[in-house]
Amino acid sequence: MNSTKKEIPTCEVCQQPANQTCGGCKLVYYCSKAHQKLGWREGHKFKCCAFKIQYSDTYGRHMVATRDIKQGEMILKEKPAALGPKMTCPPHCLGCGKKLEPTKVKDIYDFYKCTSCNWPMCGPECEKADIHKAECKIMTDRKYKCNIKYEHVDKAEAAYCVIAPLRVLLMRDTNPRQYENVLALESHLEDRMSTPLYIVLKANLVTFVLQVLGLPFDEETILKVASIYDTNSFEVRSPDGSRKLRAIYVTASMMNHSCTPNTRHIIVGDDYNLAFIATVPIAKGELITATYTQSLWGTLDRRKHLRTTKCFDCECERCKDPTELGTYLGSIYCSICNGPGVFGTEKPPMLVSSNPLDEAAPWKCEKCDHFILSRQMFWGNNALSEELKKFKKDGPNGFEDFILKYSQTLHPNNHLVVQAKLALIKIYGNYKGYMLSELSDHLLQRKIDLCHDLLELADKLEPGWTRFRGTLLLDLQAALTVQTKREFEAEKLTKSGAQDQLMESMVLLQEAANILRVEPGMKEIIETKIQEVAQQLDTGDSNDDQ
Ligand SMILES: C[S@@+](CC[C@H](N)C(=O)[O-])C[C@H]1O[C@@H](n2cnc3c(N)ncnc32)[C@H](O)[C@@H]1O
Repeated sequence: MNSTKKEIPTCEVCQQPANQTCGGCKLVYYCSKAHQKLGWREGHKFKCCAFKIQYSDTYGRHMVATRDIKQGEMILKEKPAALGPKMTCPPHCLGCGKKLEPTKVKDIYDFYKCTSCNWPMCGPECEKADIHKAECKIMTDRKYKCNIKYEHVDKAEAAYCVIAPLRVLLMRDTNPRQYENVLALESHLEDRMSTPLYIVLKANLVTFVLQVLGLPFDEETILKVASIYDTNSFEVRSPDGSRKLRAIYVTASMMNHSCTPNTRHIIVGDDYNLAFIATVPIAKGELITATYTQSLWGTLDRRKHLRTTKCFDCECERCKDPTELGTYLGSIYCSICNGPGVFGTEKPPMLVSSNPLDEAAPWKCEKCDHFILSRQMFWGNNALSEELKKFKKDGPNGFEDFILKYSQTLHPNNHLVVQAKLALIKIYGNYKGYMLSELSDHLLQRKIDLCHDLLELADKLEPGWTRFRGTLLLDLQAALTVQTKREFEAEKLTKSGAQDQLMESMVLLQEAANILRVEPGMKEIIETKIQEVAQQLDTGDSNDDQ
């Protein structure tokens, strides 16, 4: 299987190989101008460009659907306008972006270095990469030599913070139009200027550009570019995961945030093209949104993250709702109402924020007068988060004990419990000693229950065709298939009963296929799984090791 295999695009009209894209949506290909015109008349004009950019005082520029968009539809596909390493990262090749391994020369381990500017690189080929040319020339002309030395492969190097902004600045000469497009993006420079990070950037990035490289920019422009990166960039990975970079996409940057977004993004192919997929049907006139944070974090954490990294206060429906759309993701049980002996009422009263849009607001019981201060909530969350981090990821015991230990304190949907449940779903069925075939019937049922719990939560917080739902469906389907086989062999199920259950498993798999087939490398994996289940349905046989 080759997950990075490039598909040759074909013309929308004649299906022959094609190399021209529609200038509007850039999503469909044509072999010629004539076929582009024909395709437009034959109906592409009704499908092209599903969005427009509007402005509002609340959101700034944002995307709005210009027509009804179907679930699963690709809304936008875009090339990066700028690409560079993260601010601080272990040595990565400035040519291909790969994380570097040292080589041993005369008993000393070090990275291969660019023969001109001395930055660590893969080898001579990458030295010549287009993306490295302009920065290498300017550093070489100024006789600057990078001095990163190998210490250990994971040592994060702060020196990388200059590269991504420098690449944008150099675009002023190499690609002025693109430079203007990037500079027109939101920066929030004023908000960031007094933060510790920007005080450091003033000292190293600005000094590097002005004094070391002697480039004709002012301090504000240099910091603005860094700030544009922080406000708009996406973390992107190559399909095999060996390259992790930051990229700016001019059009995708217009997409605003929601804590219950209606799109998800994927990286397509080797050139870090970014595509957005509608996770739910989007009606004409609706806002098209993405998430800038983690959907499974509670409101306190999400809003704090958005304020610090993106400089705004989210006021979406979910953020305003003390119950987080009825999930109680941030909540704990009221210790007074649920004191010893009374625990186990139908819907135990919870502590919810008295004003979710104010992080300092106390958390109050839904039923009695009991409340706790928000800082107590922060401390509690931090302490339990630290406790979770200590558990070994290769075994379930720590996570199971955590859920049990706090079952009288934390709501089953509390984000900390959800983290533990996610870890358990990964362990059961995938880790040595816990492969599906090795799980006891009890643990197999546990995995199935956990998948159902989180699917229910996903429906409320990240509805529709999300990657989260897709992977949960795959986990659930695999466990259900094994369970069916065991029940059939133990004669708890008749052959037709087993086939009914396998059919249900197939339905889950088909939905996972609809969601995940666009993800890098997933199409082949899912097709193999579908064939396996189809075969089992034919023969009434089942494989315990999937
Ligand atoms: C990637 S940009 C999105 C485009 C931006 N609105 C613009 O005009 O350039 C991110 C910035 O948009 C604004 N923004 C995005 N989502 C928002 C939301 N839900 N509420 C308020 N502001 C939002 C914030 O200023 C944020 O830092």
